[in-house]
Amino acid sequence: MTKPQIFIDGEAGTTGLQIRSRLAGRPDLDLLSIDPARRKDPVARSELLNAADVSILCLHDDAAREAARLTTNPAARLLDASTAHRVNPAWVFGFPELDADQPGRIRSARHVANPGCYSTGAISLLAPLTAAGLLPADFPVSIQGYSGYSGGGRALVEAHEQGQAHPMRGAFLGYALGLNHKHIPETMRYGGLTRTPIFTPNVGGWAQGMTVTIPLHLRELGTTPEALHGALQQHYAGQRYVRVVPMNENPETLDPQALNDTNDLELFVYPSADSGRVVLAARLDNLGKGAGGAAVQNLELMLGLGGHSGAARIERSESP
Ligand SMILES: NC(=O)C1=CN([C@@H]2O[C@H](COP(=O)(O)OP(=O)(O)OC[C@H]3O[C@@H](n4cnc5c(N)ncnc54)[C@H](OP(=O)(O)O)[C@@H]3O)[C@@H](O)[C@H]2O)C=CC1
Ligand SMILES: CC(=O)N[C@@H](CCC(=O)OP(=O)(O)O)C(=O)O
Repeated sequence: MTKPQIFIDGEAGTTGLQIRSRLAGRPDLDLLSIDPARRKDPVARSELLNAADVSILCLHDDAAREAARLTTNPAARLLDASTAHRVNPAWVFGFPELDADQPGRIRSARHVANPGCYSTGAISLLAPLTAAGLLPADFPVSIQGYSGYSGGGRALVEAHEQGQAHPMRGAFLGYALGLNHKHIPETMRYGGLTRTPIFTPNVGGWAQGMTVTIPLHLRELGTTPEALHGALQQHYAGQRYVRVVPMNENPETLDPQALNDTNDLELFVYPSADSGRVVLAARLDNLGKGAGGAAVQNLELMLGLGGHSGAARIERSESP
């Protein structure tokens, strides 16, 4: 039986390397590789993009758009990790847990656009609450993100690990303070918001792992922490990669690195003692459920491969 052929365009980058690690040793897939000397050559890329069953685009937006233009074979499918196609109606949004029909849409799509790392956290919290009518679409929402430096890609990784200069290098930096971060469009579209949220991302001196928080005043909403938690629990019941943590198990401190190398996403509701306020929180690996793990999860859906337990994880070589 012929195996599906997979090409990772951008395989030398942060996300590309992650996906290679997650797919390494899979007997059911055939990984096509580009000649490293020609990895940015449109002719060499085009040959592989049109030969592969699925190409995973681990590229910056312009190169991802170019890859889509280069892929002219109607049988060749694309799974894009970049921001380029996330709100493009011709592409299916790659968050399988969005609703009950989303896995089927991804399975039959020719073009799938993965969510971003921060937006995976924000959408996973917002979408069930707006869909349940607990959070009005025009409610003034603010979102904070806290990411490890691998979120900034190869240049920021090298800046941290090899001491090179970079404007985003530092122990802890707020950024995107023009309040116009690239994840806002997909967060609104798939989180069910009509009012632009205030999104303030922050990046710190740890390599990978992130949290996303959304504080809410509940009196204005006329709801309770229990109702919000219940809606999240109901939405994600039975999901393999998303866990709504019971409120009595909330950790006292939220370590962004706790889910590194997994494809897991944990959601929390932290209530105030008087139940008048909550902080909703999401925790994930930006390179896992935020990028590479999500890509493997979607690839398996696109190819109808269900039986690879834990395939979206990276096996740690050292003992825990
Ligand atoms: N890092 C993260 O946490 C996440 C990243 N993403 C998205 O994934 C995509 C890749 O990000 P990331 O892996 O971090 O970025 P990197 O910069 O680490 O990797 C991008 C890779 O693409 C290569 N490249 C550049 N231009 C071309 C071209 N024309 N043809 C082929 N290859 C090219 C780069 O080579 P060179 O370095 O030599 O220029 C590099 O190896 C981005 O769109 C990003 O937004 C999504 C979710 C999370
Ligand atoms: C720390 C850092 O720079 N993070 C990136 C987001 C990570 C990423 O590349 O996100 P996508 O999922 O949208 O591709 C940023 O804020 O632009």
